[in-house]
Amino acid sequence: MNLINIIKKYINIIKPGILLGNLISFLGGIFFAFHGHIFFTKLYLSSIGTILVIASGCIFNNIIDRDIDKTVQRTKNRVLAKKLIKLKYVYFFAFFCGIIGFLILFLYTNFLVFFNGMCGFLIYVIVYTLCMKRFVPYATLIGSISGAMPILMGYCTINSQIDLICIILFLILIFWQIAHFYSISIFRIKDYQKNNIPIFSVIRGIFLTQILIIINIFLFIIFTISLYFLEYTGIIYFSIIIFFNVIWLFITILSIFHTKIFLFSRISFIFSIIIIFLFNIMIGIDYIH
Ligand code: HEM
Ligand SMILES: CC(C)=CCC/C(C)=C/CC/C(C)=C/COP(=O)(O)OP(=O)(O)O
Repeated sequence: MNLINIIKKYINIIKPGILLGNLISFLGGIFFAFHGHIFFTKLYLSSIGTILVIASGCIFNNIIDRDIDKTVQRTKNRVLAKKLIKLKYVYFFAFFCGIIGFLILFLYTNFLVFFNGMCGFLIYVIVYTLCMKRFVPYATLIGSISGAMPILMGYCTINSQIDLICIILFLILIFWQIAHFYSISIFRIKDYQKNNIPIFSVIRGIFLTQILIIINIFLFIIFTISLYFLEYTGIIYFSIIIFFNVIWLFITILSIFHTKIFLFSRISFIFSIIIIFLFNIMIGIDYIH
C-alpha cells in the first residue's frame, strides 16, 4: 500500500496527461513518416528515450514551479507544492530520466531527433519555465515551441531531414497549443489574476483572447487540411478532421455571444484535447506515400 502511494507520487510529478499527449504526437509523427518497414528496436528505443526526456522536463518544471503551484487553486495539491517527496530524490529522478533519455536518443536514433529533443527540453525548462512563465505575457508562445518538438522527433526518427512536412507539423502544433492554452486561460482566469501571472487573458481581457483562439483554430484548420490537399493524407483523415474542427470552431465562436463564457471555454479546451488525439492518430493511420 505504501509502495503504491510512493509510485503514485512519482507518476504524478511526470505530468502523465501532458506526457501521454506528447507521446501520441511522437507516435503520430513516426507512423506518418513510416514507409512500410521499421525496426521494432528503433521504434521501442526512440519512444523510451523520448518519454524519459519529456518526463525529465516535466519534473524540472514541477521543481521550479513548486512555489507558485502552491498558491494556485488548480495546482495547490501537486506533490511538490505539498512537499510530499524529498527534493533530493526528485532531483535525482529528474537527472536520471534526462541523462538516460538523452543517452538513448544519442546512441540509438539520429542527430535530428536528439537535437529536437534537446531544443524541446531547454526551451521548456530553461526558457519557458525558469525565465518567462511568471514574468512575460507571451511565454505561452515560446512554451509552445517545446510542445511542437515531440511530433518532429517522431517524424525525424524515420526521415532524418527537415522538409515541408516538418514545417507544417510544427505550425499545426503551435496553433493548436495556443488555442488549447488560451481556452484554459479563460476558465481559469481568476486563478491567474489572483496570482499575478501575466497571461494574455489577464492583460488584454477575455474578448481579445476569444478572438485569438478563433484565429488560431482557423489557422490550425488550414494547416491540418493542407496535409490532405498536398496529398500526404487520405479522405478518411480529411473527413474526420474537418468534422471535429468545424465543431471546435463553432463552439468557440458561440462562446463570444453566450453569457456562459467559462462553460464554453471549458468545452473548447476538452475539444482541443480530443482533436489533437484524433489528429495524431489519423496522420498515423491514413497517410499517403
Ligand atoms: C503538445 C503540447 C501539449 C499537450 C499534448 C497537452 C496536453 C494536455 C492534456 C492531455 C491535458 C489534460 C490533462 C492534464 O491536466 O494533465 C492538458 C491540460 C493542461 N494544459 Fe496542456 N498540453 C500541451 C501544451 C500546453 C501548453 C503550451 C500549455 C500552456 C502554456 C498547456 C497548459 C495546460 C494546462 C494549464 C492544463 C490544465 C488545465 C486545467 O486547468 O484543468 N498545455 N494539456
Ligand atoms: C522534448 C521535450 C522535453 C518537450 C516538452 C514537451 C512538453 C512537456 C510540452 C508542454 C509545453 C507546455 C508549455 C506546457 C505547459 O506547462 P506548464 O508547466 O506551464 O503547466 P502547469 O501550469 O500545469 O504547470
